[in-house]
Amino acid sequence: MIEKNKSDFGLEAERRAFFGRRSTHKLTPTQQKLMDELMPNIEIRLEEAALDPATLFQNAQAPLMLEIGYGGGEHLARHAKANPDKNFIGCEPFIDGVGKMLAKIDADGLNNVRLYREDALHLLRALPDQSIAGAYLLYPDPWPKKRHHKRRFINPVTLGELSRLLKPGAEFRVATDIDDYATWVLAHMVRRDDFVWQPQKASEWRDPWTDWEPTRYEEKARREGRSSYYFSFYRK
Ligand SMILES: C[S@@+](CC[C@H](N)C(=O)[O-])C[C@H]1O[C@@H](n2cnc3c(N)ncnc32)[C@H](O)[C@@H]1O
Repeated sequence: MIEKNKSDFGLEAERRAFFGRRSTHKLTPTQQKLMDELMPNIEIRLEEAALDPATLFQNAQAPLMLEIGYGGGEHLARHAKANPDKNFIGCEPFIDGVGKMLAKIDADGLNNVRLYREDALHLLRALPDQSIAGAYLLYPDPWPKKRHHKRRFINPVTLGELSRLLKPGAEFRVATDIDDYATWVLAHMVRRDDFVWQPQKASEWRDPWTDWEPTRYEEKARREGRSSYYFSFYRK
C-alpha cells in the first residue's frame, strides 16, 4: 500500500476535513456518459505498487507534465493540445471540473492526458524520483483564514515531494491573485536550496508567461479588480 501517513505537520487531518466536504455537483448527461465510458480509461488509481508513469501513456518516453488543481481544465486542455509530444497528468478532486475536462479531452481527441481525482499529495507521493519535466499550480485555493493556512497547497511537505519529482532544471509555475499567498509562496520557496527563483527584471512576477492565457479563476479575479503574480521556480 502506498504510504500516506508520513510525518506531515498535521496536514493529513486538515486535508481529510477538506476532501470530506467535496461537492456533489451533478454532471450533465453528456459529462456523465464520459465519466462512465472515458474516465475508466484515463483515470489514475493508486493501487498497491508505486506508480510507473511509463505504463500510463502511449508515448512512454515523452516528458511528463503535471497540473495540480486544474479547475475547469482550460489550461490543461490547451497545453495538452498544443504539446502532443508531451504527456500530462491533471489532478482535480471536484467533480464539476473533472466533467468539464472530460468534455475537452473528448472534443479534442486528446490521448496524452491522464486524470487523478483525489488529493494531489497522494499522487506526488506515488510517483518516482525525477519523473516530472514541469509542474503547474495555478491559482491554488488561498485559504485566507490563518487557522486554515495549513491547507494551503504550498507547504514544506508538498514542496519536498515536488523537489523529489522534478527533473534538474524543470520549471515549477505558480500563479496567484492573492497578495498574501504570493508572499507565502516566496517565503516558502526562497528559503529552499533545491529551487532557484531568478526573475530577469523587477516586474517579471507581475507579467504573465509568454504562452499564457488566463484561466477561468484568473478571469474572475480580473473582473473583481485583482491582478496576478506569476512565479517560475526551477529545480536545481
Ligand atoms: C481556485 S481553483 C483554481 C482552478 C484553476 N487552476 C483555475 O485557475 O481556474 C483551485 C483548484 O484546486 C483544486 N485543489 C485544491 N486542493 C487540491 C489538492 N490537494 N489536489 C488537487 N487539486 C486541489 C480545487 O478543487 C480547485 O479546483
